[in-house]
This record gives sequence, C-alpha cells and structure tokens, in this order.
Amino acid sequence: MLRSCTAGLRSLWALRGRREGAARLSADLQPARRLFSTEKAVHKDWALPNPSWSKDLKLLFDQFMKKCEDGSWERLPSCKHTCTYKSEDFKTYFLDPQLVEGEGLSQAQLFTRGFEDGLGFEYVIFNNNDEKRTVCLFQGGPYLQGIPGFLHGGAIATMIDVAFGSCAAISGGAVMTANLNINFKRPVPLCSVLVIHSQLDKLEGRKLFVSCNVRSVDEKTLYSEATGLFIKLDPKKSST
Ligand SMILES: CCCCCCCCCCCCCC(=O)SCCNC(=O)CCNC(=O)[C@H](O)C(C)(C)COP(=O)(O)OP(=O)(O)OC[C@H]1O[C@@H](n2cnc3c(N)ncnc32)[C@H](O)[C@@H]1OP(=O)(O)O
Repeated sequence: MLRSCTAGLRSLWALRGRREGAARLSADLQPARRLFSTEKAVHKDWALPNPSWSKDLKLLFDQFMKKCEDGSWERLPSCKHTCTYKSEDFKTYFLDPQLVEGEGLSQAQLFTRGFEDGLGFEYVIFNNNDEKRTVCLFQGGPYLQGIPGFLHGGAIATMIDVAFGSCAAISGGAVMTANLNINFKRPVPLCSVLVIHSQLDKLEGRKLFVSCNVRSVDEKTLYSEATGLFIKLDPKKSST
C-alpha cells in the first residue's frame, strides 16, 4: 500500500510542475493576479476531472455523470471563491458590510479549494434532490496527511462537513453547521478515493438532521460514520 501511495505521490509532484501549461505558470509568477482576477473572471469549475485524479475517481465520476443524464442526479459545480449565487444568499445574514466587502475578503477562497491540483482536496458532489441525498467523491492528497501514510481526521471531517452542507442545502438553502459527530472506524490511506453518502434524515423547523457513511470505492470498507445538525439561517437574525 505504502509503495503505491509513494508512486502516487511522485506522479502528483510531477503533475504539479506541468499543470495547465503556460497560462497557469504565468499566473503562479503573479500571485496577486491569480488571486484577484484570473479565476474570478473565468469562474473555473473545480469539480471536474484534472490530471491528478486517479483511475478510480475518474471511473466513479463517469458513472455519476451518466446518472445525471435523466435529471435524477446533478453535479454541483465548485468555484474557488464560492459561487456567486450561493454567497449572495449568505450576504443576507452577515450584515456587517465591512466583513462582506472588506479588503480581507477579496483574498478569501474556499478552504477545500486552496491547494494545487492533486495535493489537497480533490472532490465532486452529486445531488439527488428528490431523494434528499448527496454522494461526494473525494481523493485526499499528500498535503492532508495525519499519521504517516494516512489522511488527517480533520480533512475527513472537513469533507463530511462540505458534503453535509450540500445535502442540507437541498432543503434548507442557506444553512450552517451547528453540530458534527464523527466515528472514525478505519484509517484512510493517503491518496485513496472515498465515497461519502449523505442523506437528510429529518427536517424539524429550521433544524436539518443529516447522516453519512464514508466508504472505499468498492464499498467494502466502512471508514467513518457521521451525523450532523444544520440550521437554516434566519433572515431576521444577523450571525455576526
Ligand atoms: C446556500 C447553501 C450553500 C451550500 C454550499 C455548500 C458548500 C460549502 C459547504 C461548506 C460547509 C461548511 C459549513 C461551515 O463551516 S459553517 C461554519 C461552522 N459553523 C458555525 O460557525 C456556526 C456557529 N453557530 C451559529 O452561528 C449559530 O449557533 C447557528 C446559526 C447555527 C444557530 O443560531 P440561530 O440563532 O440561527 O438558531 P438558534 O440558536 O435559535 O437555534 C435554532 C434551533 O437549533 C438548535 N440548535 C442550535 N445549535 C445547536 C447545537 N449545536 N446542537 C443542538 N441544537 C442546536 C436550538 O436549540 C434551536 O432549537 P429549537 O429550540 O428551535 O428546538
């Protein structure tokens, strides 16, 4: 296992050097331009395959894209700087204009999308709106290491939170995490692919109760189980 992971790491490092050709290289040389204009202008969708995706991840992605054809599933696009239509929802709740429009936030980007391709969180989420559930396909890269050779528990928690957030948003719109409970059952080898199945269990007023299981690609290994409580934000309340 360790040998295949090392090989994986080597190819990830190799990929790092040649990602997206000259355009990306020139952006790397001008970090300010990259942060403030390039990606914002083109709204790159980060929930699409890139060369760091393993065969397993690409295969699962293709399977779910097929499921999207009849409209029962949809792939959620993902921007680095949060998708405009979603962040507009949240602006209603964070009323301090300095916080929303301030200089600090112009550099803000989604925590899970802040890594070079393949080094951190590679993932895509598919929603099934009728069944109120989501499937998140996640490959955890070498910068997410905890115990040597294995994924950090905080990285798993992060992806569970993101998957839950998308699942709760199907019914709740603008929601926030109030509670997360995770049972880590098996350590996750670094660079492996995980499938996070989340579902809405109960809706009680503004409270959305969700649960998930985190499994290997062949579904045989149960890595984690979790429950979460999300609260639909109340437009009458400011959260700051
Ligand atoms: C638009 C969607 C976009 C989606 C994009 C997804 C991709 C990105 C996803 C990224 C994902 C990242 C996501 C993140 O990182 S979210 C960031 C991490 N989370 C936070 O920072 C949240 C901090 N907490 C708060 O702001 C408030 O407490 C909230 C807003 C949650 C509720 O404050 P609010 O003043 O509004 O509500 P309330 O206090 O009247 O409570 C209402 C009801 O809820 C019950 N309650 C509350 N808390 C708890 C608790 N801990 N256990 C059990 N119960 C709890 C409470 O008893 C009451 O019940 P009841 O008396 O009515 O029965």
